[in-house]
Amino acid sequence: MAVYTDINEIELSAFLENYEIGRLTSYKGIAEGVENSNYLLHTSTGSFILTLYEKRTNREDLPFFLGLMQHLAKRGLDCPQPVVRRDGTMIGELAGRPAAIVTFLEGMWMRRPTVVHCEAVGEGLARMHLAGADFPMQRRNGLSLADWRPLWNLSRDRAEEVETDLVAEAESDLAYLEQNWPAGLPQGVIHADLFPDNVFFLGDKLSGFIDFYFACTDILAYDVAICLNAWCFEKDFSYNRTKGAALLRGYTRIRPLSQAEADALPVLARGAAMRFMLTRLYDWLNTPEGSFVTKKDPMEYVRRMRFHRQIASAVEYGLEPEQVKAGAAA
Ligand SMILES: Nc1ncnc2c1ncn2[C@@H]1O[C@H](COP(=O)(O)OP(=O)(O)OP(=O)(O)O)[C@@H](O)[C@H]1O
Ligand SMILES: N[C@@H](CCO)C(=O)O
Repeated sequence: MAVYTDINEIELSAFLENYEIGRLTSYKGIAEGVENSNYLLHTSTGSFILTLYEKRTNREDLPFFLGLMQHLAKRGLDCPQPVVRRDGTMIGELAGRPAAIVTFLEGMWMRRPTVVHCEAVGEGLARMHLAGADFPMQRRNGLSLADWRPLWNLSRDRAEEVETDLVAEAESDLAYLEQNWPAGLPQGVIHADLFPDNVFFLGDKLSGFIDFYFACTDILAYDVAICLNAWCFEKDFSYNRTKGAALLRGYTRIRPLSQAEADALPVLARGAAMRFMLTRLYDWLNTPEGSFVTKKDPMEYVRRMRFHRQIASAVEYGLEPEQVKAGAAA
């Protein structure tokens, strides 16, 4: 579970005096997520999520994340909205951590996403990319190509505790990615972590996205590649082309891919698998036994890296030629 920082009722009630959300009636830690500490709050006016920002979320980035949620909500995208404090700011401090409150989003995430969910998430992602087009702030992706090798070097010496020959495998992929990473593709605001646990549904209808704490300015098609990794593989690590086709169909219905983006999809997907393998590997090797967080298995992404190595064209992910538009731009 992800509650790294404990809070008590006295400090929480004092913290809530900075907001106009009524009196605290109950609260509890949320046993999901791995990055930040989250609490569900019930007050006399409704339900809210309190987040205490932990190690990978820099305080300087919070105005970008929270400002983005405000911007997207204004453009009609369903996502939590930061609650503004009495002093007009959105970020406070609780238990020594930066902290913010956002509105509660109804719905639940899909443990077993179907083709219908994949199509809906593809469409939602494209809508997010369009809604983010006029967001005025920029944030460098702190987990992009240039960051992978330094992150890998932190785990390299112990990587083979996880898998024999992982050193040779990862280094060969890193070298490939460094030489082949695409330049000049359309960029914009990307979510960068749109896994099933960050997308809520009410039945088969998408009710919104959460967890914008990796959002940044990067290649839009890289976000699509992240989603193919996160949504379209089965538990046995096989790629489900029907799900991939649905996700790409949903996305391109709203924002067609250019030929250059389509051509880059295999290397982007390979890079996305590397990115999640690396953060998982680091956490796997460095999270103390017995801590209250469920570690995510890096091998799930080593298996995806192996799959992407065999892919020559986006058609193999399920992209149809008519979904690629000559001259399509950002
Ligand atoms: N606005 C919201 N409305 C309803 N539930 C929420 C909201 N924000 C977070 N949650 C709940 O808290 C859980 C963890 O939130 P979140 O995904 O932001 O945490 P995280 O630690 O950043 O996770 P991740 O591992 O995905 O990065 C979610 O799965 C969901 O159950
Ligand atoms: N979605 C990430 C965890 C949050 O960064 C993963 O599954 O590895």
